[in-house]
Amino acid sequence: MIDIKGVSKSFMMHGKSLPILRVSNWHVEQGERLALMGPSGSGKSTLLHLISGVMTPDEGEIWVDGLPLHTYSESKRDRYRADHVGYIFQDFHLISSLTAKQNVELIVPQSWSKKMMKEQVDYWFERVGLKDRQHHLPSELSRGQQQRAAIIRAIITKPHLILADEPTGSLDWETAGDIMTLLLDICEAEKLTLLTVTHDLHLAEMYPQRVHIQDINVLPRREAI
Ligand SMILES: Nc1ncnc2c1ncn2[C@@H]1O[C@H](COP(=O)(O)OP(=O)(O)OP(=O)(O)O)[C@@H](O)[C@H]1O
Repeated sequence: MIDIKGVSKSFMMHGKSLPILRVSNWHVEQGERLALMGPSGSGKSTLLHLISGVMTPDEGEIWVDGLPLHTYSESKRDRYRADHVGYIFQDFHLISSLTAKQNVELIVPQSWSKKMMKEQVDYWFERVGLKDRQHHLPSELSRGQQQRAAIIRAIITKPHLILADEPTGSLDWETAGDIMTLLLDICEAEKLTLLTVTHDLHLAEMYPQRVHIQDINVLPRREAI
């Protein structure tokens, strides 16, 4: 599902190129559910950005679902992201002026019929326990409820790959556990590949697989600049 070969990524800082990430060879199987751990500034989010096509590597190859992402133009990467990747953020990224349901409907392809849209939206709001909150604005939802809506938005189109960057980082521990369980259960049931960045060792232990960024990034640790 994910194949990374000879990838490196640097950022320009004060006119100097600073190496952040170097991955010789890393492979993730379709359907794996994997927690990515590591200290602050060690390149976890950068790795997710490369896999989602938000960033491009300086060199090397990134293959996702058999697609050579490293060869793609920006517009082709945008298309790839819309079709293949669901992204879940720490701070939800819901549009504040739209209801939970409208936030979800916004990303549904125009090719979906009204009937299919309604069936899917109803199914998923029920599935995540948010049926009664569809018409609420994000500000009228708890943080856990906002993340449930964001999870629907990430998975309703059934992308093969779900990338979650600290999805529970702004939640209390009990809600964090509930949200992680929900995410893991959905990805298992739908056979989606899940790659989650988390600092929380207890939450990481819920995952069938765990990887430390320093096991794949061969550069020495760098603190956040
Ligand atoms: N666009 C950018 N320009 C310059 N430096 C950047 C940029 N993005 C990230 N960095 C730097 O790259 C390093 C890795 O950042 P990254 O966000 O990938 O780390 P992380 O492991 O996700 O950290 P955290 O756990 O704190 O979120 C950091 O030192 C960061 O400051």
